Amino acid sequence: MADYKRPTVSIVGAGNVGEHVANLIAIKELANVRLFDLPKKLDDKTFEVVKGKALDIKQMAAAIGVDVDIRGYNVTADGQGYEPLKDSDIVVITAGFPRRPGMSRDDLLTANVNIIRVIAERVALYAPNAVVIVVSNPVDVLTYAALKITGFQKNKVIGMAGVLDTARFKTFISQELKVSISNINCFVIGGHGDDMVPLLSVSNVGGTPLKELFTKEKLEELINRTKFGGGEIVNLMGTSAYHAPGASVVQMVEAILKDKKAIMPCSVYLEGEDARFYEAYDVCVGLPVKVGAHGWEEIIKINLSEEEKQMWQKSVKSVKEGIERIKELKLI
Ligand SMILES: NC(=O)C1=CN([C@@H]2O[C@H](COP(=O)(O)OP(=O)(O)OC[C@H]3O[C@@H](n4cnc5c(N)ncnc54)[C@H](O)[C@@H]3O)[C@@H](O)[C@H]2O)C=CC1
Ligand SMILES: O=C([O-])CC(=O)C(=O)O
Repeated sequence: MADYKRPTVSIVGAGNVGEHVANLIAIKELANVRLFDLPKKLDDKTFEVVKGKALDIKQMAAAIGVDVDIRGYNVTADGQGYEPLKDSDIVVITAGFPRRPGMSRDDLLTANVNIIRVIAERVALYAPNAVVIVVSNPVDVLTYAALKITGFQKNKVIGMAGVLDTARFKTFISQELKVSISNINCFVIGGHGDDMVPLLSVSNVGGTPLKELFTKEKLEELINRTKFGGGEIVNLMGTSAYHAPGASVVQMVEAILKDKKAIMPCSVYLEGEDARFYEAYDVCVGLPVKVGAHGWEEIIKINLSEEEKQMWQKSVKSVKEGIERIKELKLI
């Protein structure tokens, strides 16, 4: 087998989101991929599903004529088997429970933080130079947990949510106006929950502000559909989305591997440095940043309207409540 000298992206959690991230990285021939997951029990038998998925994706790569190496590794819940994380350029964390209908993302907090803790410790041990992309929910709080547990520089730990929320907002605008996605410019910032903040002050279609294109009521309807976009899919599928989340992660992976300096909304650690623009301290929350080889490299400062500032504060407060919860429970 050829030894492909490419960057390495490790994905911990080869479930719906993880396998779609691997699949897209392979299709785009961006990197070699290492997948990590627990063995699965079915009818009293144990299956090495992660190895099967890796082999399947590798054969897909052959079918479409791309050269990437994809490998799968069994790990245990107490953190054994993570040595192959070594030399990873990026580690994507998609391990943990997805929500079911009727649940909020915050309902996943205690179960998923316990999973993230073990993984983050192993990432720090075996891949100390990697950029970490956190996907597991509630993503802002778990990004904070991953940052604190790895002890990495703040720029190296990024939560994925804003790219997805923005893609959803663009989808609904594009459907309504019958206009190409490529003509729509917008950002959704704040925490990845019901309080996320679509930034109307900088959103436009081909240069025309959204507020001039829609009635107040219609705009409200599109914003609400975006805010509850994850829940809409959970109610349709019984589990959460993975195609758009997978593609959103790969946007970030590509920006890092190609040092694109791409501006995208991501969940990052704020310590009050740009309080004039985004007032927040000791919290991970979504805002536009420049993403390149070093992770997130710069905060993009946007003058929020008074209304946006209030929505931002509310969103930050709800993420902080989650952080306080895991601190009180001594889970980090
Ligand atoms: N940030 C965002 O915008 C999004 C976040 N998510 C979140 O991503 C996470 C994954 O979602 P799905 O892939 O749909 O779930 P899934 O259930 O299909 O996959 C999760 C995988 O994690 C694995 N896993 C569980 N515990 C583990 C451990 N201790 N060590 C290693 N692997 C472990 C499971 O075996 C499973 O294969 C969920 O928490 C979900 O809420 C999903 C979509 C978007
Ligand atoms: O809705 C969920 O639980 C998964 C997620 O974060 C999303 O799709 O936005």
